[in-house]
Amino acid sequence: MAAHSSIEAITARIVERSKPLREAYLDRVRRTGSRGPHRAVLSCGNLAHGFAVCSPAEKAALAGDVVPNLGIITAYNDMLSAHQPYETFPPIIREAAREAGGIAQVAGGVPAMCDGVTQGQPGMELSLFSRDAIAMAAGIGLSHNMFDAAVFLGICDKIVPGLVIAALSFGHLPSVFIPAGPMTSGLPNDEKSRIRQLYAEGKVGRAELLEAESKSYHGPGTCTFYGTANSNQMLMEIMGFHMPGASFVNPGTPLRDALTKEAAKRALAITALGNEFTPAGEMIDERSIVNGIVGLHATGGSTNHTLHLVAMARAAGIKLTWQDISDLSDVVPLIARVYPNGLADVNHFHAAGGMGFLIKQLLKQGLLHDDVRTVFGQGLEAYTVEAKLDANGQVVREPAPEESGDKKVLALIETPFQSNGGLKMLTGNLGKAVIKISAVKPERHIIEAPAIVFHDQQELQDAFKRGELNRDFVAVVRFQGPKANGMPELHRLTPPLGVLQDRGFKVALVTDGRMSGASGKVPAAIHITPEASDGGPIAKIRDGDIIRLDAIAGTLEVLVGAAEFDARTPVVVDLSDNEFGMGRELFAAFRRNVGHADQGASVFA
Ligand SMILES: O=C(O)[C@H](O)[C@@H](O)[C@H](O)[C@H](O)COP(=O)(O)O
Ligand code: SF4
Repeated sequence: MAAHSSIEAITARIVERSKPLREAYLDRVRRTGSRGPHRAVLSCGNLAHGFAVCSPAEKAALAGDVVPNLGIITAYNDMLSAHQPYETFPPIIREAAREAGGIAQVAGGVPAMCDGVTQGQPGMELSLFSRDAIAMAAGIGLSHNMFDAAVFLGICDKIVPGLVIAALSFGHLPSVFIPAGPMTSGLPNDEKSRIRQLYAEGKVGRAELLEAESKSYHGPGTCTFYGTANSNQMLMEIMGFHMPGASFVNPGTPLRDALTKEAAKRALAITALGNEFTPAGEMIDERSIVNGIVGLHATGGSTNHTLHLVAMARAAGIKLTWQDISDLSDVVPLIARVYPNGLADVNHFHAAGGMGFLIKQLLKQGLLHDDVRTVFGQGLEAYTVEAKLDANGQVVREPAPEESGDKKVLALIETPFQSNGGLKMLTGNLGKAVIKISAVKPERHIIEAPAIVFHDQQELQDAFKRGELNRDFVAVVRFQGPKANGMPELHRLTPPLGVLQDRGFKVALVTDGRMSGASGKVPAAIHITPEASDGGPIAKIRDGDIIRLDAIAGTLEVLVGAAEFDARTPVVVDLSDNEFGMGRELFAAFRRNVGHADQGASVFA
C-alpha cells in the first residue's frame, strides 16, 4: 500500500533537502565497502594482533578470505538495569556465530550512563554529551576493520542514538541491534509518581520513598515506563535494526536468548560475503527515518528524540528538521497509551499486541513506508508479527493480532486515543521549542501566566519548599542548554510542578534544557533554541513578564512590547561552577563545540 500522501510529501521534502549530503554519504559508503572480508586489507602484523587470542581454528578461518567475522560493540555495565543482562551476551553470540560458520569478537565496549542514577545530579550534565562519546567509542572498536558486520548491545537513552551514529558512520557494514528487554513489572509507575509527590510535599519520608522506588526499579531489564530507552527499542524495530518482535521480550528468558542467537546469525547472513548484503548506510534512508518518527508519534515517545533523531539522520547524510517532526505529528494519531501517557507499562504494551500490532495498524492507513530495507529483508510488513518459540526452541513468528489485547493500551488506527501525535514544534519571539502534549490534559494545552525565572532546577525546588509557588506561573529555567552545562534533563521539576498543577494552579515550564522521556503531565516548552548562553531571547525574560504557551497554535511568546523586549540586554550568568566536578572538566571541548538543539545538539556537525 502506498504511504499516506502527507507522509510521502514530507519524506520527499527531506529527500530533496538532503540530496547533496546523502549522495556524498552513499558514495563514501560504497567506496568503503569491499567484496572480500574487510580484514583482507590488513597486514599480517595487523591480523596477528587482531586474532591473537582466538583459537587455532578461528585463526585459520580469519587468515582466510571467506569466513565472515562479527564485531560486537557492547554497552554492558552494572549501572543500568537495562544493560546488566548484556554481561552474558557475547558468549551466546560467539556460539551462534560458530554454529553459522562464522566468528564473533568483541570489537570494543562503550560507556553507558544511567539517567536515572544521575537525574538531578552533576553527572546529568555529561548525559547528552555521552551520546557522541559513545559514537566515538564504538568507532574506535570498529576501526580495527576486522569485521564484516556489527552487532550492537545497547538500549538506553543516549546509548542507542550514539550506537546508531556509529553504525551509520560505518555504513558500509551491516548492523544489527540486539536488545536485552524490559524488567518485569513492579510497582506501577503512577503509584511511584504519587509517592514522589507525597515526598515533595513532606507527607512521607525517605524510607517510604526509597521503598517505592526500589519496588518500581527492582531487577534486570529496561525500566518499564515509556521513556527514551523504550522509545529507542520501538525505533530500532520500526526502523529495521532489530529482528521482528525482539524489542520487549524480558531478559533471562529462553525466547530472549533465542532472539539473540538469531540476530547474530542474521548479521552474518547479510554481510558482503553472502547474497543478502545489507549495509546499514543503504538500509537506513529517509523512509526509515520517517518511519521512526511516525512510530514516535503513534506511541507518545520521548521528546529527547527531537534531538537524537536529527543527529542520527545526519550521520546518514539526511537533514531532518523539527518542522518535519512537527508536521508528521499532525497526521499520525496516538494509538498507544503507555506511562507517562497512560497507566500501562511496556510489558502491558507487549502483551496487548506490542510492536507487531502497532506496525500493522500504522501500515493499514499508509502511515509507514512499507518499501524499506531491514536487517530481516525487504519490507516492513514482515514486522507485523509476534515472535515465539517452537517446540525445538527456535524462534517462530505468528501474525500480530487484528484486535488489540487491551483497548486501553493499544487502539485500532480507526479509533485512536488522539488524532495527532502530540509532539509539536513551538515558534515565537523566544525562538524555537518542542512540546509533548500526549500526557497533558487538553485544558492545559494553552497556558498564559507570569514568569518566574530560575537559573537551575534546585532554585525552583527550594522555592517550592518555602511555599512561594502556590500560584499560576510559568517557570522559566534557563542556562540549561548544551553550551551552558550540557543540556541536562530537569526531571526533578516534575514532582513539585505536578503537585502545584494538582492543587489547581496553572503552571508550565519553559526551558533551554531537556526533560526526561518519563516526564509528561506538566506542559513544558523545552529545548528552546537559541539557548540563554548563546544570548537567546530566553535570557531577556524578567520575573512578572507574561508568557503564553499555546500548544494548539504552536506558539511560545513573551507578551512584552517588541521595542521594549528588543531593547533589553540578555542576562549573563557566571557558569564557572559547571566547568569542574564529576567529570565535567573533561567535556569543556564539547560545551565549546556543541551545535544547536534543533541540529541535534551534536559535536559532529
Ligand atoms: O529520558 C528518559 O527516559 C529518562 O532519562 C530516563 O531514562 C531516566 O532514567 C529518568 O530519570 C527515569 O525516571 P525517574 O528519574 O523518574 O526514575
Ligand atoms: S531506562 Fe533510564 S533509569 Fe532505566 S536503566 Fe535505562 S537509563 Fe537507567
